[in-house]
Amino acid sequence: MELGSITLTKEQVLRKCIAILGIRGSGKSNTAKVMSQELMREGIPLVIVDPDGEYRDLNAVTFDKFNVDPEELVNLLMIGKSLILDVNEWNEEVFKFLTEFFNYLWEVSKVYRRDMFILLEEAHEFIPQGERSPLSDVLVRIALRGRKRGLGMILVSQRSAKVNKDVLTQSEIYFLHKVVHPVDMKVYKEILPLKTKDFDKEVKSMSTGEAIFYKDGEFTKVWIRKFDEITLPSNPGNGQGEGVEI
Ligand SMILES: Nc1ncnc2c1ncn2[C@@H]1O[C@H](COP(=O)(O)OP(=O)(O)OP(=O)(O)O)[C@@H](O)[C@H]1O
Repeated sequence: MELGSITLTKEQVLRKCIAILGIRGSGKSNTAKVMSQELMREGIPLVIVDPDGEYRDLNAVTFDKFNVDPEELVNLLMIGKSLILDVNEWNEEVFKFLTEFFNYLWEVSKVYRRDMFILLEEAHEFIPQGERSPLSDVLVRIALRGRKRGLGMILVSQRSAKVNKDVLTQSEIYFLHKVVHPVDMKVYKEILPLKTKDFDKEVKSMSTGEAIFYKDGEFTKVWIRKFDEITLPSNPGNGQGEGVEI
């Protein structure tokens, strides 16, 4: 999966929890979209919970009405179709639908264990720190225990301090885009094991598309290509990428 200055293999990301953080306009959604597209190219379906309609240009089946049977949508995922749940209109019906959908996905995954990803855009809305709901309960369970069932999660948020701490601190891969506020900077410092002297300055001065990539105790600065710009041909199937190029 070629994402820009960094290349990851499918095996490096599958079944992991990946956090993409940063202020508005820092390039988070772009990073998430590039990654989603690459996963789809590799035959890994995603279900994208998209409150802002930002993912519609991905090749996925979009739903914005939720008078549908959640089981039917889970079945689509199980046969490899990616889904966008456009939850722009947030109400009881949507909440109920998402809760049923993810609970059913959790149950079905126990049997089928198909590799897939759940992408939560504005993750703090769905798994907030310090608040519980039937929806956040199932999503937190998926994030923390989904690995054995093939389930990975991608969290995107501009409010890192407001995302469920257990999930955020137990994520395995991070893309930390620009932040400026001390509250967000504090979260980054909790995530990263060691900081350089000029850490704050470096994080504040990152441009759109730049991020600190952190995985397995090592971090490095990367840039992510713009979504849908010309990329090297992907190589679906063999999954033998070059590893992390840093
Ligand atoms: N890697 C990149 N290279 C060039 N332009 C980029 C890159 N990433 C994002 N952009 C552009 O910057 C703008 C903001 O990007 P994006 O929507 O991804 O930011 P964001 O952090 O998700 O912001 P928001 O929280 O408002 O959704 C967009 O116009 C996008 O096309």
